[in-house]
Amino acid sequence: MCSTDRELDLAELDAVRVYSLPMRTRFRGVTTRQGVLLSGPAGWGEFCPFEDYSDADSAPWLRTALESCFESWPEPVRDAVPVNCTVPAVDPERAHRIVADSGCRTAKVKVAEAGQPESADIERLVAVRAALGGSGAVRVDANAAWDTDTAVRRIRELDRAASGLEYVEQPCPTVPELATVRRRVNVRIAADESIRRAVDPLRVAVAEAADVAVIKATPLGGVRRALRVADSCGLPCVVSSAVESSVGLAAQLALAGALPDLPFACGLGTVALLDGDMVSDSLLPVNGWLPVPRRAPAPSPALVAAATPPAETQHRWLDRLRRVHDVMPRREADEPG
Ligand SMILES: O=C(O)CCC(=O)c1ccccc1C(=O)O
Ligand SMILES: [Mg+2]
Repeated sequence: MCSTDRELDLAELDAVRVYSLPMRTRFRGVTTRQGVLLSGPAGWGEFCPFEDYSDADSAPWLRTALESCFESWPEPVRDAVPVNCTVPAVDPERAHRIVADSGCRTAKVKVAEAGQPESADIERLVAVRAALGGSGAVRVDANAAWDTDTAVRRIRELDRAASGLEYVEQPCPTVPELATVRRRVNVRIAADESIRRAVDPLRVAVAEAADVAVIKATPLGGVRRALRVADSCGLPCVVSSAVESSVGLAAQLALAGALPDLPFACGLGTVALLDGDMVSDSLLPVNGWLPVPRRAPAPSPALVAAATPPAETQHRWLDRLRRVHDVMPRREADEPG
């Protein structure tokens, strides 16, 4: 039986450090990334559910951190993974610079940002294609913003603007909507939110709603659990980050390293979205590749000290950690899905 399957006392942890890092650009409405770094006998882990996640939603995030602290990760089958650069809903000049500076051959572009005109997405995609050249791949992420008719129309327009899209991530909220859009366009559909928060990720493949599954170790409860989701969903998988520091990102890279097949670049170039990091040797892509680590890198005490938030924020996170631990199902058999 593995450690996270038995009653786990937070007192077994060697260190608990709350951090707060600014983001370079607002992303998913987030301007500051916060979380807790935990240290256990097997190494460091990171607990960093977004602010708006409930305690129950956050339980798998804690399980991921505890897997990193108390267990080893599965054997990798590769020692490096190709990654995309992530382009937030920024202006075309900024988008061009992010892609050109990244060294990545794949760009993922956020589209359908609330409050922006449709032309902003077109201009961003034209700039990204110009920065990438003809041989790179461009994918977009609509984060469930569209209804099916809007999705079909926008996907065709964006596919033209980008001179070809590799795939569109989560164009609509629901699985049946994804299936409808998928039948009507010639661009691959990737499911993200439909897998991340779904009780039954299998449903996506069964409904023929997607060509690609975006999987994230952090919200799925760890590397081993995410591997099982990947195996059971029966779709090609892309591993994508939850915008962790390099400590938490290591688990995502362990997942990408252990997947039997990895046909697309992964969304793991996201330390670049943070203004700072918790380790001195950041997991930033070099020429579009990231290494597969065997354990999470240890945080630098100086960087931890510099990123420590005011006492009130620390207490809020320590309370959250304790509450989430209290609602975390003790055994897998107790969990839904
Ligand atoms: O996939 C990437 O390139 C970066 C990760 C990313 O976009 C993301 C990060 C945190 C939360 C949601 C998402 C998302 O894919 O929607
Ligand atoms: Mg997404």
